Amino acid sequence: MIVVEDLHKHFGGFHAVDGASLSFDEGAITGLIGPNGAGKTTLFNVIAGVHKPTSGRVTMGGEDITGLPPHDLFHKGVLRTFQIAHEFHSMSCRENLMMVPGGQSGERLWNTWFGRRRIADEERALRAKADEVLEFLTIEHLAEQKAGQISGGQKKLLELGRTMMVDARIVFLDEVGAGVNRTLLNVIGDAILRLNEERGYTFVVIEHDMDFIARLCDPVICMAEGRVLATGTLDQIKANEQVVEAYLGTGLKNRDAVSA
Ligand SMILES: Nc1ncnc2c1ncn2[C@@H]1O[C@H](COP(=O)(O)OP(=O)(O)OP(=O)(O)O)[C@@H](O)[C@H]1O
Repeated sequence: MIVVEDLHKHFGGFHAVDGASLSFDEGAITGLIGPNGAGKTTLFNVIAGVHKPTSGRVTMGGEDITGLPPHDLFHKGVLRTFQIAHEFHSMSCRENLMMVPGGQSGERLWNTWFGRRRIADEERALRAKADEVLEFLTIEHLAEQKAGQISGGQKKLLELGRTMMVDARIVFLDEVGAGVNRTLLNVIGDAILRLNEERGYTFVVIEHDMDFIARLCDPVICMAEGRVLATGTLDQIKANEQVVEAYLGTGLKNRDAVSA
């Protein structure tokens, strides 16, 4: 569904993404792994419109989406999770979710004069949707809590919840497991699997936790030095000598991750 062709992203003379070609299949949960500095986040950011590519092409269902800004991609159902911005910390979890869908009637002056009833109806529908999302993610008890007061793992769930407020087609998740305890990581994993199976979401997941990748992802793509090194099942990737070498080159921490 998303095809990336010979993508480059240079920061000055540094080639963070250096000729990456890969594709993400519709309906799959694809894992993107690779040693620190491999260019995974930069690749995400180029696809998601945060950075303009130096060169290369990104298409979705045959349509050229190279360099489109995040809000255009958002309307096409391409979403990347972001940390809850600081200014939203004092809002409740429910309000954070209700903020997501743009273009409500209440945003237009004409409607604030003439469409009060419609605004009230939309608010009610949004609130119901937000509550449904909180329940799906098993954090309905946090509806009234300020987003700044919930735990790091609960914030990750809320970030995932924001993608459920709109009709997402493909969701990019960058290290949702970082700093999250095992129990909550399982809840996040369950939510991703259910969204994939029940609602047809396609996911691309950057993650260093190999248990998490093993549970969710097929296929797995391994990047190193800005390029794709190997694609396959996690077992195939782990057995790939080039992959092992790439991890070895970056030290023990990563070697343990890939051979675990
Ligand atoms: N805005 C930037 N300006 C300059 N260099 C950058 C910028 N963003 C990323 N880089 C560099 O590009 C390289 C790739 O970084 P990136 O964050 O994409 O790697 P990664 O594979 O996601 O790594 P990690 O697993 O550690 O998060 C790194 O060497 C990084 O320092």
